[in-house]
Amino acid sequence: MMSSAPAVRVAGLRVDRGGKPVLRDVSFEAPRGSVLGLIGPSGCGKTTLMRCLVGVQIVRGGTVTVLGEPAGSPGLRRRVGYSTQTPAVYADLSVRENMRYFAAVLGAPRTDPDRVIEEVGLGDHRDQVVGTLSGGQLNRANLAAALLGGPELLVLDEPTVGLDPLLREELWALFRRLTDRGTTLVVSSHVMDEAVRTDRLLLMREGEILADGSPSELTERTGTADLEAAFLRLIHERAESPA
Ligand SMILES: Nc1ncnc2c1ncn2[C@@H]1O[C@H](COP(=O)(O)OP(=O)(O)OP(=O)(O)O)[C@@H](O)[C@H]1O
Repeated sequence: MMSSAPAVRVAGLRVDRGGKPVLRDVSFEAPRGSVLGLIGPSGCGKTTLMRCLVGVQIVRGGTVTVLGEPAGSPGLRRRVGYSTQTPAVYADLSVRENMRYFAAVLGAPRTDPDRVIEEVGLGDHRDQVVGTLSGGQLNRANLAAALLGGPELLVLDEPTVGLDPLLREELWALFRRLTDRGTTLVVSSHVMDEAVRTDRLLLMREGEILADGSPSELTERTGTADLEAAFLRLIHERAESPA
């Protein structure tokens, strides 16, 4: 049903936080079965935008439609997975106990805890107490919780922070398996070398989208050799001709 409709459609979104505008008239779409990257410097509004997608952010204006429903609708609860920068898993429970707990809360299948633990490569640590995991392992435990129930949209805030290149590679392979199954991912990062792996990128700065396109479109459009240079070119262009 409606499989050709975008997984996410945001139009004219405006958000204030602490009395200041942090998202200013943001509009974009994320096609189903793709990885959309949110890239931009710290404080540009990535987390705020993700909070809007999962429906936990008070918005000042605009619309956010997720899988055909307004963001935050009760019907979306099990269809959208969210992994925050701050781990949601309990430090005093093992990885498996955490997954069993969250699976029960979500009403996910009984086989899901073991499935997601394997998917994030934590099979050897399933009985380890979360408080004793390394930073990268903790990150993956948090991601595993977001995979419970097999959500159609996964919103992941900086999922690869603290991971070595090999684990990062494995995680991106997992993301690709998920998109191959039709899952849509929205992934934030402030490192440009991750950006090149996405299908589509939103380059953000100060609550605005500077550019929206595939990595190759963005480098072609700006006549630059890589995304870092493209981003800088776009910032300079904006400074020379402010809207
Ligand atoms: N609760 C809050 N009250 C006031 N201002 C806030 C609040 N939360 C965020 N902000 C401000 O909103 C802006 C956007 O923050 P946001 O967390 O969305 O940025 P970000 O791009 O995700 O940053 P990072 O990459 O550092 O996580 C920042 O200027 C931040 O200081």
